[in-house]
Amino acid sequence: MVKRGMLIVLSGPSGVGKGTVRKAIFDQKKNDFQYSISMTTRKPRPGEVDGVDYFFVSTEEFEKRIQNGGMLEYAKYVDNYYGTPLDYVEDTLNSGKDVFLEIEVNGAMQVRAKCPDGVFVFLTPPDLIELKQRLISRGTDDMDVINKRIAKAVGEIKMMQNYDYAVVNDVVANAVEKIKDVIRSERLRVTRVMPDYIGMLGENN
Ligand SMILES: Nc1nc2c(ncn2[C@@H]2O[C@H](COP(=O)(O)OP(=O)(O)O)[C@@H](O)[C@H]2O)c(=O)[nH]1
Ligand SMILES: Nc1ncnc2c1ncn2[C@@H]1O[C@H](COP(=O)(O)OP(=O)(O)O)[C@@H](O)[C@H]1O
Repeated sequence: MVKRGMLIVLSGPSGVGKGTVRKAIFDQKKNDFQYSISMTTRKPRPGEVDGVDYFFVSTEEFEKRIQNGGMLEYAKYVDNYYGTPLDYVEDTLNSGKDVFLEIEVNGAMQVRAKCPDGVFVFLTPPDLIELKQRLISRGTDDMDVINKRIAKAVGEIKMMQNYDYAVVNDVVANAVEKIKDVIRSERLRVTRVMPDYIGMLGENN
């Protein structure tokens, strides 16, 4: 039987650099985990491609999928739906490959409830001033949206205590290496490498 893959979840406040760090990880040639592309009702930003950055769908289509049980998790974030299509994650994990999700905190906690053996990593900014600066310099949102995202960030950062690992995104290359270190270590957990070992030994050994 194929050993089920590991689920890795990366969260963090908007603008901390999740997308940048995730892209840097997946731009590296040697990657042995798969990225799950999310679905959203948000409009594509310039340069974003349907089926690459997100699956861009209507609110009606998104809600239909929720009703059909087709989402591993979903959340409403600043007026739009975002969610993880269930099929891809299930099929990939069942084929023995590890899956990487980049999602916000409420969705991550839904995943935690369903997949407690997942690995939950929180990407955090050096400080809130730097976070706001990153949102402004990205230039994709107007000031109203930026202020909403910053207001949300304070609550999101408080959720960090529900994660297994915290990685400060000071320099992208450092954050990438730290996340890869986490994944490498997690793969060596006794319960992952030897899931049946304790049972094999029996209770008296
Ligand atoms: N729950 C959930 N959140 C997601 C998903 N995909 C993206 N997000 C999060 O939704 C938030 C807004 O995403 P987006 O509009 O692309 O903005 P950005 O990540 O700040 O560039 C971010 O915190 C994303 O990590 C998903 O499938 N599920
Ligand atoms: N370590 C970093 N140092 C400086 N700027 C960064 C860093 N990581 C990301 N950025 C910049 O911050 C902005 C937000 O990054 P992005 O990846 O879009 O964040 P998120 O996906 O978390 O919303 C972008 O302009 C990006 O180039």
